[in-house]
Amino acid sequence: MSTSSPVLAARGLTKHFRAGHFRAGGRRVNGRPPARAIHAVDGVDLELHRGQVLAVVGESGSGKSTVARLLAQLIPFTGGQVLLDGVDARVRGRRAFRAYAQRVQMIFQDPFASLNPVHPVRYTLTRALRLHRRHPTGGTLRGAELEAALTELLERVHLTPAERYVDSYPHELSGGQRQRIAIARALAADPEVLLADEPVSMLDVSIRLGILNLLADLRDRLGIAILYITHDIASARYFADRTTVLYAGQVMETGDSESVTQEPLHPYTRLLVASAPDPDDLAGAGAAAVRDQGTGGEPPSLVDPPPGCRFAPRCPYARDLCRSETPALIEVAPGRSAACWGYSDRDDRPDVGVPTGSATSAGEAAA
Ligand SMILES: Nc1ncnc2c1ncn2[C@@H]1O[C@H](COP(=O)(O)OP(=O)(O)OP(=O)(O)O)[C@@H](O)[C@H]1O
Repeated sequence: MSTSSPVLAARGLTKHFRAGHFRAGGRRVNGRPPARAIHAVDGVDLELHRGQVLAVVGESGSGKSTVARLLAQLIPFTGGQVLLDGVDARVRGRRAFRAYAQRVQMIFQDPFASLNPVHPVRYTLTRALRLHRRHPTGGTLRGAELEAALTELLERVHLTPAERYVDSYPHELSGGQRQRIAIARALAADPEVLLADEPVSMLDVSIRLGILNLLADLRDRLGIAILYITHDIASARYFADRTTVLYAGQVMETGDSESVTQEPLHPYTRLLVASAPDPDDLAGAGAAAVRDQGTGGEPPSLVDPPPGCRFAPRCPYARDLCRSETPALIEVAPGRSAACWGYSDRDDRPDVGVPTGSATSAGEAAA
């Protein structure tokens, strides 16, 4: 658990997208189609600290990308706050956005789509440098200073010698090299935060590790705070200091990556860990129970989601309480929380089979 104050934080971050025009059954209200909302992200809290990676993991549709886009302020949020160094950082207008983007940069999943194929690397990086940096004498970055900055950027992402890459076009580069260019473009701003939305999922398995190691290097050498969005909990264990598990737009569990992946508290995290391909991602009896008792089924509809825990329909331990009231995040051990009634002191709590070796039992947790 980090004791420093976060560079970027979300408090109660909420995003409801407007959806179709009819209630189920097609009824109209007052002759006008009722507005329906997709509760893509609901009340999410998270913190990014300098020199640390936070992984946000979850299945497809759990709201991971929306969280990243909200933190990048590429889309407006419906509720909650984004805080930069503790200060409300909601941007209004282009200038404020540019100032924010100088400090908080995003890397996208698809390096093939995120680089313009008609421009060489030099053009892409020069544009980014000119947007964020000035020539020492003022004015636009140019000449020897520009060349030095281009070389330095390419070296930072380990594309050396720089002159081999600087005049290349995207189609001349591999997927991994393109993602390195996308990372270099983000670094042109000298950001304090990198929001990486599934940065390796479209890359060949053999080169994923290289990109994750590069990001780890930027975290360690430059002290950048990194948000790592992934559906692969095994890579979160390898790469992230802390991990937050998202399900149907809500945080289910958060803690240091080792504990979350090795001793998952929330039944949903146990399911994720149990279905991870890496045999090292063991999980104890809890995961086996989740797997054996079957948790088939789909995530709930995010349009007008029902009350209670959103995982309850798939949870083998769910009781009436889980289906009727939404559990808040409960601190189960220092720095470890789970949004599960099983860790509450309620008499009607479910018995979720607290994992062996877990820091506390349900009773202690609630004390
Ligand atoms: N612009 C939009 N308009 C309406 N609904 C949206 C929009 N963007 C996302 N959603 C919905 O919000 C929910 C969360 O989507 P999001 O892309 O954040 O999930 P995800 O966890 O990143 O999934 P994936 O891993 O498949 O990218 C989904 O139900 C999605 O359909």
